[in-house]
Amino acid sequence: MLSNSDPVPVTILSGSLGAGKTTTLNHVLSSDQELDAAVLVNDMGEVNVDADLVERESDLTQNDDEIIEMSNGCICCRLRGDMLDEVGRLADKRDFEYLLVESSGISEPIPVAQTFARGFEDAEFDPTGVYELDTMVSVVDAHSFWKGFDSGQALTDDDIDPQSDRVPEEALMDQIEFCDVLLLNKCDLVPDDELEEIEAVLRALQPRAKIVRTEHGAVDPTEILNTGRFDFDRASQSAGWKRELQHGHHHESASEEHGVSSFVFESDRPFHPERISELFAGLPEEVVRAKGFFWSAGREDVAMGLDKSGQSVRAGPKGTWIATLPKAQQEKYFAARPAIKENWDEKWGDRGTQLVFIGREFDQASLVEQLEDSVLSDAEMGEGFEEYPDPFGREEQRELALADD
Ligand SMILES: Nc1nc2c(ncn2[C@@H]2O[C@H](COP(=O)(O)OP(=O)(O)OP(=O)(O)O)[C@@H](O)[C@H]2O)c(=O)[nH]1
Repeated sequence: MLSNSDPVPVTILSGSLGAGKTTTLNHVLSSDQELDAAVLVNDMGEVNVDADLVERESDLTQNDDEIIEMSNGCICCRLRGDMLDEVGRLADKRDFEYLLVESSGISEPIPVAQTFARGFEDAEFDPTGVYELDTMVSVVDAHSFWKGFDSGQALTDDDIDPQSDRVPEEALMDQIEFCDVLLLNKCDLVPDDELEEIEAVLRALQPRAKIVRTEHGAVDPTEILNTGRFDFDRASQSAGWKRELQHGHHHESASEEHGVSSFVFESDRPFHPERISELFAGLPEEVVRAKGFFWSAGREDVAMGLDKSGQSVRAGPKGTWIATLPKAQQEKYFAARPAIKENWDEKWGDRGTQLVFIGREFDQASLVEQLEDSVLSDAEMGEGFEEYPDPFGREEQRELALADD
């Protein structure tokens, strides 16, 4: 038990798009151990799908835990000051023992760490003494590990031009080199001998970090909370830390960073189940990540989730429509997130679609058109769509397409 005057230990979760950060966060928050954690979830898009996922899956709202959403930018660049001001407000209440920060899949860990360790000039709140950077965690996707280094980019610090735009491979390197705990996730998808190879590479890149193999983010919370592993002096000596201090961080917009762009597709009508499952299964390779909720006509009982990360595309039952909950519970959600009530449909409640697509040089207009074509037409809305066949199944998300590498 931490006393009230001790600084709050901060754990920062990084990891490439779709590596399993949200899954890990959800696992930790729903663990049996009594954890008084506040959470800050950063999503690069204009809506915070990750915060939604955390809430819907771990019942955070109902437990009155603190959750801060930061969207439409990276906490490693544009939102640095805002992030500090938010955690400053949180600190005034001081009714939690740990702060867990999930950075967006394109955030770079070093500027986030510096913000907590040294403060930030544009912020009113000074974190020193109140918060203490405790553990930098990187979630690494074992299944897409080799693909992460695909572009043949330079992999050593010396070869990186600090003035140039940084590419995802470099962000991945920072995530690996600059961390205290490496969670090698998605181990269920990779044979043991390959895991050994990946671990050998990780150990060579980052001998100091503790490597923990995980499946579906199932990590013992004590491995990542209040570990005392972050070493400020050592971190300050690292090449990445110095480079960041010397050259600053000048990203204009998170969604344009690293040649990555994204858009959100929203609709308050359901998709035609067959049209949309076909579209999802055939999403182009340039779409490196897709996630969120959708409404599949005929499945008014459950929110469907879409998850594309790397070559894997999964879709199926994922969460709860607030419209299906008892009234009293609904009110709690409305109180926590007024936007839900504002967008409430008289007949369908919160049922609808909110999907984020993130890609590198992909044809957004064409994908939007295909998504629109997959939504029920006026005529179809008038029919009894409850009778549509359901390609997504009853149980849980399943693989629509998992290509061999
Ligand atoms: N097979 C398998 N799938 C996993 C595992 N961990 C996570 N996933 C799936 O991978 C997808 C991405 O997981 P998330 O936790 O959303 O990844 P993330 O790192 O938060 O993604 P971003 O916030 O978009 O960067 C989801 O479909 C998860 O269910 C795992 O260990 N094994």
